[in-house]
Amino acid sequence: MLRRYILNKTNTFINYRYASQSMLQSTIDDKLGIATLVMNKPPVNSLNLEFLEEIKSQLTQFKNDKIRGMILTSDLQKIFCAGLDITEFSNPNPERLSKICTTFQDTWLALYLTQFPTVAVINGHSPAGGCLLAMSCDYRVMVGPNYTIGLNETKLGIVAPKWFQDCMVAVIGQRKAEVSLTTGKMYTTDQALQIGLVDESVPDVDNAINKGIQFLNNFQKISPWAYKMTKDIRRQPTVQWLIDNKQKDLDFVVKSMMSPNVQKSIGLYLQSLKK
Ligand SMILES: CCCCCC/C=C\CC(=O)SCCNC(=O)CCNC(=O)[C@H](O)C(C)(C)COP(=O)(O)OP(=O)(O)OC[C@H]1O[C@@H](n2cnc3c(N)ncnc32)[C@H](O)[C@@H]1OP(=O)(O)O
Repeated sequence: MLRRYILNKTNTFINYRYASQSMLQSTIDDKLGIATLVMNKPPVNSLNLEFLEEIKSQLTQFKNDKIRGMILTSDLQKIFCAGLDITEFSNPNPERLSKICTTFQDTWLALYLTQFPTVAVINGHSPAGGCLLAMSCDYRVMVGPNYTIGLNETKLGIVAPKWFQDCMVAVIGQRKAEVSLTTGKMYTTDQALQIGLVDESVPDVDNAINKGIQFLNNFQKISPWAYKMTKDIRRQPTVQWLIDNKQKDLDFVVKSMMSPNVQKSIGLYLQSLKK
């Protein structure tokens, strides 16, 4: 449905792939220079290794396409992205787990540092890694009122890495982030708007896409160089920490995921999802 809407809305498309063959659909409106990246991995757009690799590679492709802006959204009913694939954390193969973590680090770096402005059109629930993807964009428009967003890792008995946490601090500030992270709180659209986790709340996805395009149009009169330098200065401390501590970050995640206590929590959480 969303794909049809975007096709009607925009003019010429390149690099278009069909949903049946791909977990990601990317379209570029040549006239506006705006790309739309639509996640389509039923049932909940959970981020496993292969999906993360596709997202990372598409972001690199957009860099080469020299687009002017990007909208990230979902083609699924009610779900933006359910975060990392939790089944990958249950009795994981350490090698594959390391690959997932490294790929997620790299995908995040690519998204957080894009040389073009980005908007998350959050048209469904967005827990954990889904919230991180949204927070990494330059602007967030969320469809309301019935969806939720937040970093709920503590509810799974796991720890959001420092770069997840710092990304949230950059969006909502130290105090609100601390309460939000420690309690693993999921916010409704209205609550998210109130604490600044999202920038706008709209009743439907058509409005959300329009708001996203409006935001991106602000950059028509801004030098791309000035935009990118300013964004880099703002985001550099969070990014630099990860670049300097990639292995340490990875070791912590893998070690903690493999511990019996965390495995027990993840098992219980997965069971609760099935119920
Ligand atoms: C360097 C790397 C750092 C790693 C460290 C950070 C660690 C973790 C970050 C994360 O992202 S952990 C993921 C946390 N995600 C969640 O807690 C989301 C849990 N899911 C939900 O709350 C709900 O499913 C939903 C997204 C709100 C959707 O609800 P709905 O009622 O529409 O659908 P369900 O029936 O609950 O789910 C359908 C189907 O999908 C399975 N599923 C849901 N979420 C995930 C997931 N994240 N990974 C894998 N599978 C998921 C769910 O179990 C159902 O499966 P079936 O019962 O149909 O088999």
